[in-house]
Amino acid sequence: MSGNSVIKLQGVDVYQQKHLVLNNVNLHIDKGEFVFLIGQTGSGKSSLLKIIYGDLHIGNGEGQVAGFDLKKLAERDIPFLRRKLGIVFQDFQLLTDRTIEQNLEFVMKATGWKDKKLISERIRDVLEKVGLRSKIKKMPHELSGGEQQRVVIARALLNDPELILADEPTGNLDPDTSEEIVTLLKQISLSGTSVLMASHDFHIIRKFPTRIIKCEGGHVHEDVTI
Ligand SMILES: Nc1ncnc2c1ncn2[C@@H]1O[C@H](COP(=O)(O)OP(=O)(O)OP(=O)(O)O)[C@@H](O)[C@H]1O
Repeated sequence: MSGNSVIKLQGVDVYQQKHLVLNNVNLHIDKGEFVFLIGQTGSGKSSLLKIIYGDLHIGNGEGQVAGFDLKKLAERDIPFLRRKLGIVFQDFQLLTDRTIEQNLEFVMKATGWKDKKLISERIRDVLEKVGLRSKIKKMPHELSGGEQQRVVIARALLNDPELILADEPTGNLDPDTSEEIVTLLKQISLSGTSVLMASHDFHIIRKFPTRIIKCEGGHVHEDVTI
């Protein structure tokens, strides 16, 4: 993979079951890039993200993500690929029966962290990054929707990912909170982590001018304007 690419897909066909959703996909995303992914409902955005995080296998074509060759990706490699990725989806998926700290600790232990001191430091570090250090002992229900989404972003940052995949991360949020979340993702990209964010929210997309890719008619179009 060329030194600066985090995602490189060449001639990839994306199938859901036997249905060809996207045909001959070519996509490059560089280190530190912030990119929007748009397209109508059913156009294939989630399927494309699934290819990138190893939830769907590539048919034809070649693909590399964070140094992993998607063609050679075996079941046992997937957890290692996922550790290079931060995944931020619309439904916040925090565990409701434990504090923010315990939510983050749970993920760290599941991804192989053992040293208590390092775990504690890393949790404080990522919460600081998303501006929620003071909420560490709170339960998820004591946080607003925007704050919960920030915790999900903090959780995605725990393993210092090369790429954040965000599927409609502002879908449940009001316009001001949505802007705050995208501002945060933009800042994260400036520190070197690429961000690919699927969105239907044209207000947000116009507010943050950046590269836009679009799923349409079974194809992925790079560099579209809206
Ligand atoms: N598990 C599945 N099995 C079969 N077909 C599927 C499956 N998931 C999605 N599809 C089909 O693949 C196509 C693309 O769906 P996908 O979810 O990728 O679209 P999308 O652009 O993410 O839509 P949305 O904006 O509504 O989330 C649709 O025609 C959908 O019906």
